[in-house]
Amino acid sequence: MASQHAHRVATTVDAAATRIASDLHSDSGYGGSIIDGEQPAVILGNVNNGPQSEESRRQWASHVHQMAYNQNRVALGRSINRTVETLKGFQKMNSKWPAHYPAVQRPESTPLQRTQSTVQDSQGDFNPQPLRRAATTAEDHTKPAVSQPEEPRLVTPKIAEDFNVLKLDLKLGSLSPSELVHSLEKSSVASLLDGKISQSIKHLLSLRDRIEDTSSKVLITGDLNAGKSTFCNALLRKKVLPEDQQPCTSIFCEVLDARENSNIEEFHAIPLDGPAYNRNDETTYDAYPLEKLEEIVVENDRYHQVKVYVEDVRSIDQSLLRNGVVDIALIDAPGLNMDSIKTTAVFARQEEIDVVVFVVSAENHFTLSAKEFIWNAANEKAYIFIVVNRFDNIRDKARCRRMIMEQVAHLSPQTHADAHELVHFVSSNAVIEGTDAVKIKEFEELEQSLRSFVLDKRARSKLAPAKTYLMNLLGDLETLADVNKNTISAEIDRLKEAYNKIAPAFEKAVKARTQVSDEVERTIEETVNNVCKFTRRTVSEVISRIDESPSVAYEGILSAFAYAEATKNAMLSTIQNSVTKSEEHARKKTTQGVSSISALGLMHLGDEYVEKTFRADFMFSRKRHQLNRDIQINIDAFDFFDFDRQEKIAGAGTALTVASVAVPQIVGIQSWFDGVWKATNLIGVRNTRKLIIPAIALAAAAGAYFVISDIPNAVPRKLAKKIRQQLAEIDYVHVNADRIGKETRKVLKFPAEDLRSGFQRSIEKQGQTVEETKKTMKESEVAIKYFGNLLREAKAQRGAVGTLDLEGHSCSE
Ligand SMILES: Nc1nc2c(ncn2[C@@H]2O[C@H](COP(=O)(O)OP(=O)(O)OP(=O)(O)O)[C@@H](O)[C@H]2O)c(=O)[nH]1
Repeated sequence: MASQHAHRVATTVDAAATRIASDLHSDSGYGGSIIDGEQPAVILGNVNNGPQSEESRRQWASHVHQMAYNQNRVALGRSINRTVETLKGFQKMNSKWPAHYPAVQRPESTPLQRTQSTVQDSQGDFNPQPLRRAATTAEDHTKPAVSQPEEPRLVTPKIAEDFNVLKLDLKLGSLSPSELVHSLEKSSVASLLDGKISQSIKHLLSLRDRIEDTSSKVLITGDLNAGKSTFCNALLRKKVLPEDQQPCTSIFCEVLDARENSNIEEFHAIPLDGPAYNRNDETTYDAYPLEKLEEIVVENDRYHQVKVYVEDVRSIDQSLLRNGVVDIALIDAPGLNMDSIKTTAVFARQEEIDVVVFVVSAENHFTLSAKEFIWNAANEKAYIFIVVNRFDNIRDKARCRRMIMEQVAHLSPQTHADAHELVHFVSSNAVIEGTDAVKIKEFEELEQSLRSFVLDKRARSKLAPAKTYLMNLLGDLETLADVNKNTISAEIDRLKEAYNKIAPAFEKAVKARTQVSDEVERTIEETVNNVCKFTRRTVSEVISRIDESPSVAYEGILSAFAYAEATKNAMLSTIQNSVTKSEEHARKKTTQGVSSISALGLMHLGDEYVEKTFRADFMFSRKRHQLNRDIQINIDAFDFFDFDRQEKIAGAGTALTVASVAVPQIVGIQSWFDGVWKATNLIGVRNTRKLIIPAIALAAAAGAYFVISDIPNAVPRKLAKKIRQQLAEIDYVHVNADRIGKETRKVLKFPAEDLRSGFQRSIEKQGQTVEETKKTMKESEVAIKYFGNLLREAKAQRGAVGTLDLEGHSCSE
């Protein structure tokens, strides 16, 4: 694979040359950060010369490879930055407008019912139900169906299954995720989605950190005394690590650029069982000068690892340690034996180890330990880089190559397939001396291959996960945006349709309220007027005719007083009855009034009007009207004689007049004779005796008879007069008319108030619905615009990331 890659790189060299050359003008070093707008560039030496020899061609290819890696890294970093921004925007939107989440549609599903439900009342007016934004899921089975158009199948099971990164992890009881999405409130789904987006942002940032991190670790392991330390030193072009003919490396030695240690060359020895190494915390290590390295590395029982900081003597385009595209830390491991093999295997498995370089001695070939290690490592890291060292000591080099390649084929077929790049025969000890040009060339080829290999591994271990994740995430965003766009579009149509119904209905209701209120007022006024009028007329008429048809039988002079008493009571009772009749009339009229108000309520408010039970018999029940209590009619002697009328009718003479004047109080016939006698005394006895006595006697007798016989007529008349007078004094007719009218008005006010508040509620509700619909429409317009943009953005980003060829060039830059 690496050789294919190298070949591809080589063939694209010429095409890339022009681009590289232009990049060179803009930067002086490899790599750089991936902040938007920054261009990656490489230093390639004498570009104008072009790739002449095989060596310069390889070098050229290596540079192109690095540049391609860097461009992909930058492009991915930009995409990550943009996607993070997009996700943050989506999160913000989701908090204001809970997004629809695609769920698996069930076959028996009813179409989505989301917004408006209207109920037509008896008048054909619409009583809109409160408008609400629908469930977050793109389908909703729980809501009642209203005559809505068939909902387009926005989300198919396929889409829901395709959901990848933003798939909500819903596990609750026996409910399937899709069922659970249905059972959740839209806000709950929105907050789940919000959490998912946050997780994605976090993951993207960690991916960005990973691809931005230029440090790479190469573990150099192999058999005892194979020349690992010498190989390391050769890579550094500097004798840093101790070399010896006998096994000398007892602990892991990590070689890093001194710039990472404030440019100080020294080594940090990490104690056994000590805390984790932290360069900035001196308590986690012991610092020594480089001269002491051999002493510590060869034999020690205090430390398990050393970090060696060295100054790189090579230029930036040659250096392995501080290249910029990948800064490689070399880790020289102790030689493999039965004791160290496990430790080294564990070390090699660490995530930060990008590449394992296995050094084998050309003289000894692969030992058992080596085979075991390579076998395992090849399985885990897929490829390992094999350095066959001490090749200078081999006489029959071709045979040695053949034998070793056979072993490699057996141990790691993948490595063998790419042997041209991954298996190198070198003599490390000759590199620092720098005398043998052939050996140096061989080693430089190894170095370029190693760098390419590290880049390949990094593209696979760092860039590829970022690309895959971005592709999945952007794909999910595309789906979500598309689903939401379609859902909102359908929703806007429904909202418009609903608004066109409820807005006129609302206007109508507002007008109807005024009309109905006037009508109710008129009903009340008419009823009250009618009741008052009726009362006045009825009671007045009864009072004025109270003496016309006496109902009490007169049983003679001896029971005249009882007759008067009974007549009085009968009269009062008749009047009382006229009032009761008026009340009864008022009840009837009030019942009619209540009914017509209720009818108005039912007509305009329908079910919303709550009709209360009206009990007419409760009217006038509290203060029962008692006329006897209101007026005091005392019967006296005058009540029996109606002199005015008797005079007129009988033309009674002086004696009678005198008698009536002179006798202030005549009680019964006995007293009347006394009066006559007294009158006689006044006129004079002599004259009386002569002239008047017979006349008086006659007149008195006639008058007495007349008066006595007139008692049955006089009593009703006198009592009626008295009663009328008293009733007039207390304004009886008006008071009663007023009382009955007031009670009628009071009772009618209840249904009127119910109707008024019913109207108020209904109008408020309708007004609220209209406002909410308008608001939701506005929000929907904003949302549809947002999701349209999101869809475009996600598509564009996905397209850009999709064109990134991590095996070769970045096409997007
Ligand atoms: N002829 C020859 N000798 C070499 C070569 N590389 C290393 N040596 C010698 O081999 C011996 C062992 O080298 P080291 O680098 O210490 O070997 P090592 O694998 O690090 O040893 P341990 O870590 O102790 O297992 C030294 O004497 C080196 O000089 C080489 O390419 N050719």
